[in-house]
Amino acid sequence: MDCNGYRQENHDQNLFPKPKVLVLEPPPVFIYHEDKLSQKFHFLKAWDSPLPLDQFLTTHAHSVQAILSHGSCPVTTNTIRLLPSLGLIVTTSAGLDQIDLQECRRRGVSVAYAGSLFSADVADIAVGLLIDALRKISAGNRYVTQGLWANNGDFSLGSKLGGRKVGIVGLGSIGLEVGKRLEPFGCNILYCSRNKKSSVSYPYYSNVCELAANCEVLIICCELNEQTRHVINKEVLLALGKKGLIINVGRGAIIDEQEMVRCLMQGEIAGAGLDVFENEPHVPSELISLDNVVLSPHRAVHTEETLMALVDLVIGNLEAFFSNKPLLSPVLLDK
Ligand SMILES: O=CC(=O)O
Repeated sequence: MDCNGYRQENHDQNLFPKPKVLVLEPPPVFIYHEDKLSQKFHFLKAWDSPLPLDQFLTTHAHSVQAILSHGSCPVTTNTIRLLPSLGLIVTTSAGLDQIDLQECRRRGVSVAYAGSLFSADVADIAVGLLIDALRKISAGNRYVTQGLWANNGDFSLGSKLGGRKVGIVGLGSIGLEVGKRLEPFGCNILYCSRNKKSSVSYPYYSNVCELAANCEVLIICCELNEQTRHVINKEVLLALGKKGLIINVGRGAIIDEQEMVRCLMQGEIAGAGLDVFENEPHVPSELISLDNVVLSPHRAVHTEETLMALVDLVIGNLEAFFSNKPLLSPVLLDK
């Protein structure tokens, strides 16, 4: 052993090698907290390898029991099939649309996720985007920084938040947090969800088009799945109407993006606040040039504080799996 204890540490690692965890693409929690994660696990970095993905997976096929994944990184049938020892996928995301859950169910692969860890942060951004779109904060910032104020330009009036009828699409943990924040502003909350919730007295609509016709703002908080893909279509946008605003903190593909761009350009709806897009990180160029649209780079979920909590959750789930204990935040896969 040298004075740094190097050989001893190496020796211990040979006796008790760290469990191997595959990372296809690094999630933000990995980028910010790699040191902490690497104290416990040996990460196989697929994105860092010169090998094509399939070859990388085949090379490590028998040693990979767990994958660390995130919301923008697909875990496909092919990936799962190339890993016969796989027993767990830990995603750092609340959304599960990138993971082939059917194949996980078929293979008996467990899945752990972020659950409601980010709900408050996402709700904050939804409200922030709404206030920005109504009161034109970003547009006002451009007006000042581009020197238009000093040149006696004209800056149009914004609209009031209080008293507004806000329709929440998806009253899960994020939607509930949005409602909780907007009530004290004096907004009237309505919602559409798979089921009516007994915990709230907000008016319920089973049909999203009817909800849109009865509110002035739609805030998309639901998950993306086969039923919700493009559920916000032309009919819904037209029902929302020329004074209507759309806020999206769910997933880009819940809205028919092309149709939304057309409605925004033709004044069929008044504006939008968007944290998510259909083809991230690509944002339709038309949206970039519109002054009535506020854009955010799919960051609603991430604050320093929640990333700190997330790293502990990821470690806890991986440790539970490798020691045959119950996962901390399992996804319940139907049988
Ligand atoms: O978008 C991020 C997530 O689903 O957690």
